[in-house]
Amino acid sequence: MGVSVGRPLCTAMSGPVARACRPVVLCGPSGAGKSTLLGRLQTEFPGLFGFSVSHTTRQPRAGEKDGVHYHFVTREAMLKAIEDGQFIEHAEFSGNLYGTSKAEVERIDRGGAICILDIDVQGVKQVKQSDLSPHLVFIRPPSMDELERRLRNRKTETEETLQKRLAAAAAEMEYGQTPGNFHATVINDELDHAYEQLRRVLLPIIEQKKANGAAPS
Ligand SMILES: Nc1ncnc2c1ncn2[C@@H]1O[C@H](COP(=O)(O)OP(=O)(O)OP(=O)(O)O)[C@@H](O)[C@H]1O
Repeated sequence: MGVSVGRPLCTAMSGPVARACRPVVLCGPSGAGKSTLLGRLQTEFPGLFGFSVSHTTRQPRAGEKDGVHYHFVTREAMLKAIEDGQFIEHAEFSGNLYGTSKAEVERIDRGGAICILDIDVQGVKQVKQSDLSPHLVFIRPPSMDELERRLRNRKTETEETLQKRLAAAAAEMEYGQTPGNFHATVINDELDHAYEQLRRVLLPIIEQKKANGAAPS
């Protein structure tokens, strides 16, 4: 399925301030730099973007806080919520479930921010089937060797989880580089340069949001 074009970037909702902007999806292999780039966006535009906090059944890493980095839930609770239709997308990765709840996206919309989703290719395929109509950005590492080097340097993975991430990355790179699957691609080579590319891609959405009267703090 190709990407949709031509939909307004933001549309008015009820109330004087609330505006629903098309969510932005950042997708790319593990270690591509999605969190790093997101952090920069949030530093430059405080309050303008609302980061959609995913649910996951994986264990928290050191320093990760429930409700901030993820909503950490049991597999049983997550499967039940998926069955009840509470998720826009969900995926299984490395033996753990991940997903974006409808409530999370609605929460961000209500707060007046542009919703950003950090999801994998399985999730992208699902949001394309939903009525979310997000702006899809693929974050690509400069090479598989560099991806591996960054993941190793991050020191968050065991050899086993690292290998799983690298194995998944090959298929994700192929999907990400297939013409028509994303609206834009950012190659995360040098960080400042990559951020500049991302900024340029998002600028029309940022400008529109500001013109419509977003509610950043
Ligand atoms: N342009 C860059 N140059 C060098 N290192 C980078 C660059 N971008 C990100 N990194 C580093 O690479 C590692 C992976 O980045 P990050 O955690 O942002 O990836 P991610 O796509 O969010 O991964 P995951 O999907 O596993 O959460 C981090 O240690 C980060 O500091």
